[in-house]
Parts: sequence; structure tokens; C-alpha cells
Amino acid sequence: MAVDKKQPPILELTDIGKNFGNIHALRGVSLSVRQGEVTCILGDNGAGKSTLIKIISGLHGYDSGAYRVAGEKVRFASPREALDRGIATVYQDLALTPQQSVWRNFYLGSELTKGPWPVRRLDVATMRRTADEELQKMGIQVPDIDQPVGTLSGGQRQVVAIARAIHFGAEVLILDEPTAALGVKQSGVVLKYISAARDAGLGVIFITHNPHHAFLVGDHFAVLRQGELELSAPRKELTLDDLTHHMSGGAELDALKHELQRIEAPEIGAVHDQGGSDR
Ligand SMILES: Nc1ncnc2c1ncn2[C@@H]1O[C@H](COP(=O)(O)OP(=O)(O)OP(=O)(O)O)[C@@H](O)[C@H]1O
Repeated sequence: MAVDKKQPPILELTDIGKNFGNIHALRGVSLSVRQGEVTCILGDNGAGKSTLIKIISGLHGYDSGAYRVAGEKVRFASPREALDRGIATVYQDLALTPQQSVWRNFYLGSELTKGPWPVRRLDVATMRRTADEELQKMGIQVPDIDQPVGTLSGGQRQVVAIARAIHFGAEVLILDEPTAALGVKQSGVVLKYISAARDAGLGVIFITHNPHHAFLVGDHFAVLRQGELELSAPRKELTLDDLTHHMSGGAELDALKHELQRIEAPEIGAVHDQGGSDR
């Protein structure tokens, strides 16, 4: 999809800061998320990825900076408020109930009912049919709409959760490490649906540790390190090697290599000589 750069970004963070006591979880983070693009957020453990998505999705407030949705400054008091603005998050645990059917999970928390009060009841037929149609429309093949969601593969469960968010009106889709626990084939399935969501015009935020997965679908890349944005660049300014270098702490590694060259090699031979007679 062609991206209209004149439109304000759907989400815009400017100089965001967040502290937990004296821990600076985020400092001076600025990032724009556009519709019809996949924005990848990468970073090591503890880099601040979860804190950032929790701010975007209304779970955490922020201490400094500004957060705008479609150009309007916001401070969400709950995830419900973010959801009302079309910002949906698919967390790693997916919030699915494994023993319930695919269609039931598709409607979890938004069940359709029919009939007048007090004999209102679940509209099972419509939910089954619509869930089936919606999944098929997205090209998602689930063997049986009545099967428990827990019997689907990890990749299929992810795409059911993604399809659900899109069906219920997400404009921005935040995916929290959706490929982290998956093998190659299942990761491929999920990455395909990330691209499909982008092509449908959503703004997708893809959190991952994996630069290879990010580079397969990403339009913009942001790397967090110790709460600060170490890199924020569009795809055209970056290669996979650059991204991998940043992710693996490339600059730190270069400095380490330099240090190693400066330090004189320890006398390992002497240590060997001392212990040598025992062997
Ligand atoms: N509720 C909290 N209370 C105190 N410190 C926190 C809290 N949440 C996060 N932190 C700290 O903020 C920093 C960033 O953590 P965050 O969970 O955002 O990182 P992350 O990049 O998501 O890591 P991971 O990949 O391990 O999930 C860490 O130092 C973490 O210990």
C-alpha cells in the first residue's frame, strides 16, 4: 500500500521518558508509526521494549514527553481507552482460552447475543459462521472452527489472535514477540499475516529479538538499548547486516575487540606448567 507521508503518523511518540523509582526504563524515545507500514522494535532483554508497548497500549503512563494518536495528544488511563482509539495489542500469552473452540475464542469478551431480555442468549450460529468467514477471508485455514484453540499450532493461534484484533477494528496492531516461541515454518505463517495486516492498511508494531524476522517484513526499524533508541531508520537506509550489528551490540563488541588488542595476553603457559604434572 502506498503510504501518504503528508498524513500525520497514526502514532507519534516524542521524547518519551519513563522511570520506575530510580530505574530509567525509557529516556528520550521518539518514534512514529504509520498506517500501511510495519514498524519493528528490537532490543535485548531489559532494553525497554515491554515498557514502550505498555505505554502505547495504555497499560502504563509516561513521565515525560508526548504521545499523539492521529495528531492528538493522549494520556490513556487504561488499555480500554487505547482500544477505543483502535490500538490493539496481541500479547505473547494471546489471551486465548485453550479448551474453548476457535470461534468462541474469536469472540471472547465480545460475544454476540440474541433474543429479548431476560431470555437473551449467545448467538452461536452467527458467531460460528462469521468467525469462519473472517478467518477464510484472511486466508487462514483452520481445520475445524469447532476445535479447541489449544489443539492449533502456535503459529495458527497467533494468526487467530491477529485476525480477531483486525475484525474488532484495530487500526494499530501491536504484536509482542509473536515469533519468539515458533519454529521456522510457523514463524513464516505469522510473518505472512503481519504483511497481510500491513497491506490491509494497518499500522503494525512488531516487537522482536530477531533481526532476521524483522528484516523480512519491516518498513522501519527501531533498536532500543538500555532505555534509549540506539537506532531508528527506514528500510532504505539499512541492510540486514547493519541491523544485526546493532542488535548484537555491534558498537560494544567493536570496543571490546579494541580493548582485547590492548590488553597483554596473560601468562597462560605458566598456569599450564603449574597444573601440568597432574595430567
Ligand atoms: N514494573 C516495573 N518495576 C520496576 N522496574 C521495571 C518494571 N518494568 C520494567 N522495569 C525495568 O525497566 C527496564 C526495561 O524493562 P522492559 O521489561 O521494558 O524490557 P524489555 O526490553 O521488554 O525486556 P524483555 O525482552 O526481557 O522482556 C528493566 O531494567 C526492567 O527491570
